[in-house]
Amino acid sequence: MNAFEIRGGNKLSGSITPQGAKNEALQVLCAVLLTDAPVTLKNVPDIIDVNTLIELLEDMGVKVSRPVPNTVVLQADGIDPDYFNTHAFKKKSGKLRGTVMLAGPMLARFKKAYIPQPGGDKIGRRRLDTHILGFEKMGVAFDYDQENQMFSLNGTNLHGARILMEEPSVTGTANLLMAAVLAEGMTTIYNAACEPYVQQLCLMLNSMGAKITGISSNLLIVEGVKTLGGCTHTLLADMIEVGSFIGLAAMTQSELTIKNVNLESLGIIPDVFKRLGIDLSINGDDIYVPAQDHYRITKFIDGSILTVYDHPWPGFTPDLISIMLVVATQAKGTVLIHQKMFESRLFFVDKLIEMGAQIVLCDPHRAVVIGLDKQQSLRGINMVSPDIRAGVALLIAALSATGKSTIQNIHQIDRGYERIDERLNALGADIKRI
Ligand SMILES: CC(=O)N[C@H]1[C@@H](OP(=O)(O)OP(=O)(O)OC[C@H]2O[C@@H](n3ccc(=O)[nH]c3=O)[C@H](O)[C@@H]2O)O[C@H](CO)[C@@H](O)[C@@H]1O
Ligand SMILES: C=C(OP(=O)(O)O)C(=O)O
Repeated sequence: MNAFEIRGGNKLSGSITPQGAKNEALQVLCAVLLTDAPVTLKNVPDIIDVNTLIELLEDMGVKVSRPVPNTVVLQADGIDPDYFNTHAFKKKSGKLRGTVMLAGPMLARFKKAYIPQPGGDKIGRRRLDTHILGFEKMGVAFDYDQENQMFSLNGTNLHGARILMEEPSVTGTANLLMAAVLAEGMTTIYNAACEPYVQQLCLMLNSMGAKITGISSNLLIVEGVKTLGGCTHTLLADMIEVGSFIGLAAMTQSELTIKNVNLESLGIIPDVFKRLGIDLSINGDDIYVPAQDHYRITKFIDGSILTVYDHPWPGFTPDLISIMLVVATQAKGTVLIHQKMFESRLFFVDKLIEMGAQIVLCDPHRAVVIGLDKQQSLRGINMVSPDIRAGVALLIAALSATGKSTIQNIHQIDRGYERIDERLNALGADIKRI
């Protein structure tokens, strides 16, 4: 059952609540290694990447229980640090990106760590230099085994340090923070990523007894403490799901209410959808998207063609660029979509072109989309999901298209979206898992 069969053209309606955030879950799950006390995480999404990380934590000795759906209690009081140097660890950790963030807490608590080649989306080069160079500043010695693509890290001399990251890497910031909270002395992390999920990690660590200031800025100041205790932490709504649902409503001319979106943490996401002409309104913590027959892409104030591009927070997240691109295919007007961070994330547009979309792929980073203005529907085809967000973009395209589409390799979608077929079918979609 690794494919979706979709009959497109249905208008959807109703309310949908976003799952807890995938990328926050991966950070806060790694943070449980920082204490031997129980940590309760609420609103944890039931998705492949998160479940694989939880399994991996269990494999290394963390006690795990799930008292109610989407709540996980974890206690890292019996860790086997040598498990990290095993083939089993290497194999499982290679299944997702988030495992890279086990290194920071391992260094902090056990003074050694291993980072095998992490998995996750194959969307371009995803180097780890920001992580490793930051650890090095904190006194960590490292060795890179080219043949096995494995970093071995020795944190015997771990200490606080002044770190200026060469780019605001999200997982890099999380990793350095988690090493710093238990390192002796002060650590400053400048040019830190400051997106809501990093802020959430900081708040969680502080509730465990850490001393972090500068939260939500790009200068984090950490005063190391000796030990951390347990806590209860609730994850934010997944902002990428929120954006995916806005895009889905626009493409399928559906009226949808997206509930409990944590509006404050969405940054400019709603405004960027409005730039594409999508009418949405805010009602408390819900976003209401009316059924729209047409939406018109705005221009820049000087009349030039709109560009939608990604940028580290508080800029627009790269994880919604594929969704913006698909939504633009049925808008009125033209937009340049510029995926700056990742060089292999736009190739899925071939499939959209095959479905009838008007797109010129200028180079691996840029595509010009000339919207069809709903004059002509996309047509259903067979396709393969190359990565998590392109997969959902193709799913949205298929739901708007006439006829039947098949999407293979939906494992990619299930990595990050909880029961997406069931949840969308409840709104009127026709998606079968085959
Ligand atoms: C598990 C997890 O949380 N994954 C997210 C995390 O990945 P991850 O933490 O791996 O991504 P990074 O923030 O390290 O960087 C992503 C890519 O962008 C490049 N880069 C980054 C910053 C910058 O100013 N300029 C630049 O070009 C990097 O070289 C890298 O190729 O953050 C990415 C960027 O928001 C998201 O797409 C991923 O979904
Ligand atoms: C790129 C993503 O995930 P990962 O970093 O886990 O591959 C994503 O969530 O869009």
